[in-house]
Amino acid sequence: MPKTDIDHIKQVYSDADLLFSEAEIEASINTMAAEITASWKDKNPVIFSIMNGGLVIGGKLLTKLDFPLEAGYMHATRYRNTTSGHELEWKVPPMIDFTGRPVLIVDDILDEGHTLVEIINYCQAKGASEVKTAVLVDKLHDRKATPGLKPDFAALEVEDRYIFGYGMDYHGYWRNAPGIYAVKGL
Ligand SMILES: O=P(O)(O)OC[C@H]1O[C@H](OP(=O)(O)OP(=O)(O)O)[C@H](O)[C@@H]1O
Ligand SMILES: Nc1nc2[nH]cnc2c(=O)[nH]1
Repeated sequence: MPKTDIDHIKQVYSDADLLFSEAEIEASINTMAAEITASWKDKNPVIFSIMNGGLVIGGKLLTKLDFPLEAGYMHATRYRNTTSGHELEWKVPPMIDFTGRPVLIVDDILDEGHTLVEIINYCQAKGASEVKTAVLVDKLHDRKATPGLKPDFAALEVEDRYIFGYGMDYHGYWRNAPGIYAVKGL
């Protein structure tokens, strides 16, 4: 698809199926934030959002975590604004030293999980004392990077379709969509 085909981009949004409304998503983020707070409030963690998809959930989650933490980001991509994954490409490594500290990785989606597995391995190799994951959505299917792979915290579970909104893109667009939508036919 040419990047400038804005009519196609608009059509995908108007044809898409709404899976979760803004109100449903916000309630689920509140619940996940309470779960994270209950087990992480005394850990002095570093919390990294994974760009670009983790931009929205990272921001939404952070202000609900009312305890001492440091927040930063790293940028890695596997899909590169397409709808199928490739090998992970690192764009920006983490800038906060987390040696000996607990790390919470925040991302929009655990789909096959290759992205999060690689980031977990990276953080462990760089000396994090523990690494856990929190995602907005866990996609349900049996193609996980390792059988039974699950995030430590997930706000929502989603069916096996290509989704966008709340940070997740369709060809780079609609990360700003105020709901979680499934692309018609995908
Ligand atoms: O579980 P996986 O199958 O590895 O897929 C999940 C990853 O895919 C998306 O990132 P993407 O590579 O599309 O980059 P983006 O964050 O810039 O959208 C998403 O943000 C996750 O990081
Ligand atoms: N936007 C988006 N990114 C993904 N990365 C892995 N799976 C998905 C998905 O369903 N939607």
